[in-house]
Amino acid sequence: MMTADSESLLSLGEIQGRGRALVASQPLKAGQIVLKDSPILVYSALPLVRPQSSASASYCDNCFRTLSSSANVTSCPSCSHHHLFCSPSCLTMATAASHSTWVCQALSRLRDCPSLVPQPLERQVQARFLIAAYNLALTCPGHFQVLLSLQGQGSPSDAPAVQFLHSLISSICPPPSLSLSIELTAALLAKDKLNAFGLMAPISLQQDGQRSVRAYGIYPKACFFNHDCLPNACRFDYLDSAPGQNTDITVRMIHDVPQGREICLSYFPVNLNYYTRQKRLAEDYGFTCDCDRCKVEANWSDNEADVIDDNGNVEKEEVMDEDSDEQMIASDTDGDAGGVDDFPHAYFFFRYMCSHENCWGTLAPLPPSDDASSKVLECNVCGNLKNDIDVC
Ligand SMILES: C[S@@+](CC[C@H](N)C(=O)[O-])C[C@H]1O[C@@H](n2cnc3c(N)ncnc32)[C@H](O)[C@@H]1O
Repeated sequence: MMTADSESLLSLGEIQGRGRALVASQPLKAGQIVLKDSPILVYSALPLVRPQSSASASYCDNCFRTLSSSANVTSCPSCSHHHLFCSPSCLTMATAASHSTWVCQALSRLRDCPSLVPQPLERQVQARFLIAAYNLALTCPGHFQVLLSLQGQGSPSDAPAVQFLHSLISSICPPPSLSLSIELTAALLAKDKLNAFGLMAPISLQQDGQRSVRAYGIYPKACFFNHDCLPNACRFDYLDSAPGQNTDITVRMIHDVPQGREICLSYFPVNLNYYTRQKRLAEDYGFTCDCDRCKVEANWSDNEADVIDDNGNVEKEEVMDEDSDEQMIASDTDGDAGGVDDFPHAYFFFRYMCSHENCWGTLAPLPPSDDASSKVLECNVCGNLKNDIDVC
C-alpha cells in the first residue's frame, strides 16, 4: 500500500519483491528535481592509516569542501594535522558532533593500531563508518534510529570483517555509555553497504577528468530508491558548493515519466554488462535484477565473454562492447523482445550515457525553466554539459 506524501513528488510505497520504493505521485518531467536530501551521516573515504610521507587531506573534515590556500584552515587541537577544518566555525561544529572528543580519541587509537595498518582500504573505511555511526548514537539518537531502520541485515560472507572490526573497536576505543554487540556491528555494516552514497571529489580538481570518492553519506530519503539497469533518474552531488548544504544530493529525472511509475537509480555505471551487473547486485545488494534491460540481455551471447589478463588469468569481461550495441538495437526493433516498453533500450545509451572517455556517467537534462525542458544535459560523473540532439 502507498503512503502518499502530498508535499512530495514521490510517494513511498512497498513493492513485492523489491521492498520499499519511491513512486512518482504525479507526471514528472525530464530534468525535474525530484529530491534534495541531506545526510544523517557523512564519513571520509580516505584510508584511516596513511603512509607518513603522504600529505594531509586537502579537504575540510567537517564539511568536506576543498581547503583552498586562502581558507582560514584550523586543525583539531588534539589530533592536529590529522584533522583539518576550513574555518573555526567548522571546527566548532565538528567538535560538537562528527569530531567529538570520543571520535578524536577513537580515530587516534585506531591509527596507532598495528593490526589495522595491513588491512585493505575497505576495512579502514568501514572502521571510520562504525566510529561515525556509534558517535551518531551518542550525539543524535533520532538519526541513529533512522540508520537502524534502513534495509540491511548482514550476511555470513561479511562475518570475518564484522568480527575483526567489532573486536578492534570494543577493545581499543569502546564508545562511552553504549553497549556494543556483534549483532549491532553486523547490522550497521550491512546498512552502510546497501545504503551509502559516494560523494565525489569536485571536478575542477581532477587533472585526468576522473573523479574519486571523497566521502560516503547516508541519506534518509534517497536510500529508498531501488535499482534499475536503465534508470529513469540520476543523482548529482556538488561538494564544493556553498557550505551548509554542500553534502546534500540532488536527484533529477533523466526523461519524462507518468504518474505511478517507480523512480529508480542505477547503483553503478550503466555500461556494465549483464553478467557483471547481476554479480554485483547479488554480492553487494542481495537480489537478482529482472528489469526490462536484464530480461533482454540475459539471452545475449557475450554475457560471459572471457578475457585473459596479463598474468594469464581468465576474467569476466566487465563492460559492454560494440557487439552489445548491435544486439541491443536488434532487441529494440524486435517488438516482442523481453517486454521493452515505451522507452527504447538502445536510445538510452545513445542519448543519456556520457561519451567522455572512461567516464560512463549518466546524463540528465538541467532543470526545466517555465515548464520547458532544458536542451542541455549534465553528466553526473564528469560534469560535462552536452547539447541535446533531437532523435526521432
Ligand atoms: C538502497 S535499498 C533500496 C530501498 C529498499 N527497497 C528498502 O526497502 O529500504 C537497496 C535494497 O533494495 C532492494 N532492491 C533495490 N533494487 C531492487 C530491484 N531492482 N529488485 C529487487 N530488489 C531491489 C534490495 O534488497 C537492495 O539491497
